[in-house]
Amino acid sequence: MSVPTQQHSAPPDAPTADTLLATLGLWVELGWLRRVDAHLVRFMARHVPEAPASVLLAAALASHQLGRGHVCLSLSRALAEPRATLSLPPLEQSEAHLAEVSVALPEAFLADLDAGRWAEQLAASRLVSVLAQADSPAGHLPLRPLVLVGERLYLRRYWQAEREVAAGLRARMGPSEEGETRVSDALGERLRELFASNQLDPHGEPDWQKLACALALRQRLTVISGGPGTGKTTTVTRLLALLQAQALAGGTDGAEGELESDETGHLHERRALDIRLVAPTGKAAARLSESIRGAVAKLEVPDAVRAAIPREASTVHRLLGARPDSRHFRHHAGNPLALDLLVVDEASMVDLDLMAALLGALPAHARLILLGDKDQLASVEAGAVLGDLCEHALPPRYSPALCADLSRLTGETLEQAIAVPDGQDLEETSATRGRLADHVVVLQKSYRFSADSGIGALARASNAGDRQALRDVWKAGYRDIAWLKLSGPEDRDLEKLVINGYRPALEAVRERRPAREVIDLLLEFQLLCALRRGPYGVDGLNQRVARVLMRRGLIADERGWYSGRPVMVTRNDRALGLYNGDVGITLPDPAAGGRLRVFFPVEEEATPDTERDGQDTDIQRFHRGVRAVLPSRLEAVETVFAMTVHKSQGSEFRHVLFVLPEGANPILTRELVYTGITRAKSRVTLAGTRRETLVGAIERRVVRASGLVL
Ligand SMILES: Nc1ncnc2c1ncn2[C@@H]1O[C@H](COP(=O)(O)OP(=O)(O)OP(=O)(O)O)[C@@H](O)[C@H]1O
Repeated sequence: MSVPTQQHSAPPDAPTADTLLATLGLWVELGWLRRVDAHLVRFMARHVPEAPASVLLAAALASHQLGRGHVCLSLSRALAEPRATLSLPPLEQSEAHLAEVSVALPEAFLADLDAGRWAEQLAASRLVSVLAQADSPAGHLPLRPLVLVGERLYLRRYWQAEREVAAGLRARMGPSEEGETRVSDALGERLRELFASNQLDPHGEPDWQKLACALALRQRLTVISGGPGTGKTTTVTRLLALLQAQALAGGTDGAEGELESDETGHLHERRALDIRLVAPTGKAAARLSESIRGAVAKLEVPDAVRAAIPREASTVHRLLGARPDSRHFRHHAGNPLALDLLVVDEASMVDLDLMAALLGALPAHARLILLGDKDQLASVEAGAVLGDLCEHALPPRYSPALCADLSRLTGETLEQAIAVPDGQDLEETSATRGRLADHVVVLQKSYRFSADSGIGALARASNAGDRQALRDVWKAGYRDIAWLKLSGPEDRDLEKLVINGYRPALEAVRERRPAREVIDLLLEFQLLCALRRGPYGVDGLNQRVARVLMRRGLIADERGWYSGRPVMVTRNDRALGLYNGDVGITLPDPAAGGRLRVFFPVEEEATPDTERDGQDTDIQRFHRGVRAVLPSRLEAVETVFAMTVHKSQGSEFRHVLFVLPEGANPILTRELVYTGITRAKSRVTLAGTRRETLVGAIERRVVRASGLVL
């Protein structure tokens, strides 16, 4: 095989397209590029044979960035760090290693190019359509596979999705077709009553939950970001109560007394708003259902209002009507969803494509509330919509008109400092961004992690990327956080923690306890890893944990299907209604003569045990709140004693054991550390060979390339 040699400096003659295509093949073999990226470029080269190497390289890299979450390729970033555009494992980046593999690197094809010249070459190609800016009109844009917007290169489908998301959000930021609606003073009064139980902040901070609610009453798009336990669900539940009370009173601001006297079941049904709650994964939907139920129970509102608040969340895919074997949904602009208000929880996990589909299917009048944590890892697929929307959210900068209205509704005095003069904006943000700022609110006070919580302190220090704060947290002697120094991947203390962590669930398996109980016990503990490969990665640790658990007699086998094997679905299976990230457990099914089945939790409203007692058979009790799937029908699953932090998004566990890899790694970032730590509800143990790895990680940030402009 002829191998293009390594070129660290500019070659005398520009490399040809053929050289590039050969090199792409080698990059694929080395695992630096995905097969699909190379295929795409070969296809383009066949159709446009005159395309130069620089254009084909840009196409390969733009495609490759999608697999790493970026929506597009930034030409200037690629020129500044060409090697970072490929998936070069850190250990393979040394000059010695690169010399050994003897393969051309991206810079060999970029010599003598700057962003301007590269853009010119792209613009001259029949493969590329050119747009001056993201929001330039695109009416007559030729149908070409790549789109260049300024210095960002997109595969057309993703450019289209980004444009649709921007248009969908922008449309919701203006007044609706019925015109601007002013929230009445009466509704403001009810808002204040509903939040009256919130304690005043000792430092004089306004009640941001109340302000978030007021913001969402005024408009059709509201983004509420906040870390764990900051009251996102509480706030949105109160918002739903206010809106339903208003709707049930006939859309007027009738007082609650009128509502009572007006109460005829039929009328209420007719007038209540159609509200839907969704989350990106089944697990996140189940968690949202549970916390909405908790928040509804705490509401002090008339029964009719309480009854009109949904308690069941579904997945975004289910809401949109995912169809087996199709990327297209049943609901879209031509067949919109029938709803008045949509709450999307864990919105940071919604990728660009799905957000475009969701916005497309939403009727124009509907309100959209996006809830999530802007500091968490973004979606696995390309895009970081929530992050992009919240990029300038802190400190809050609302327009004076909004500040005045919020004060009227909430009674809070908003410091003039947070207001942006009407029509103007702060230096770095455009006037249009000022408009977006009026739709975003960040809740910062956590009610889950009290001031003496180590998890809260650790999460804050990590999120701030503050090395000294991190040191102080370890020194402060919190009881709910621990550092486990690992002697190596076979560390005995690590084994002990894992055995103790999984013992309750596996003993419940042995005792043939109902499947749902076992699943709930499984959520008590989770081993999380930053990486997939390597001695501290998920693959290796899963095997090791299974071996150790078998040695202890907690499971009977460590390979294939065995009782007690927890599995995670790794690819959406629309036919089975299972989605990437769903977790189930393998158990002998009493309804199938004890043959193994995999049990997945189902989203269903809990019926109190008192109503069931004496009615259920043992088999019914075993199957309550779960559904059984034949192991042979599960095509893409993996054992999940260890789980990557990426896959743990949307889940929470009582105790998280978070294993860090050795040394620096580009995957190990602040967002990843923060997300891993905040999966823990009451205890987190961080494990690694060196604390410096953690410090290095929180100083590394992920910035996803995108061009979402609102
Ligand atoms: N203002 C408040 N005062 C006191 N307790 C509050 C307040 N807001 C929320 N809580 C309580 O804090 C807990 C977390 O609230 P909630 O579930 O609304 O937060 P969240 O941001 O949705 O959390 P997550 O999404 O991380 O589960 C709940 O027990 C809730 O009752």
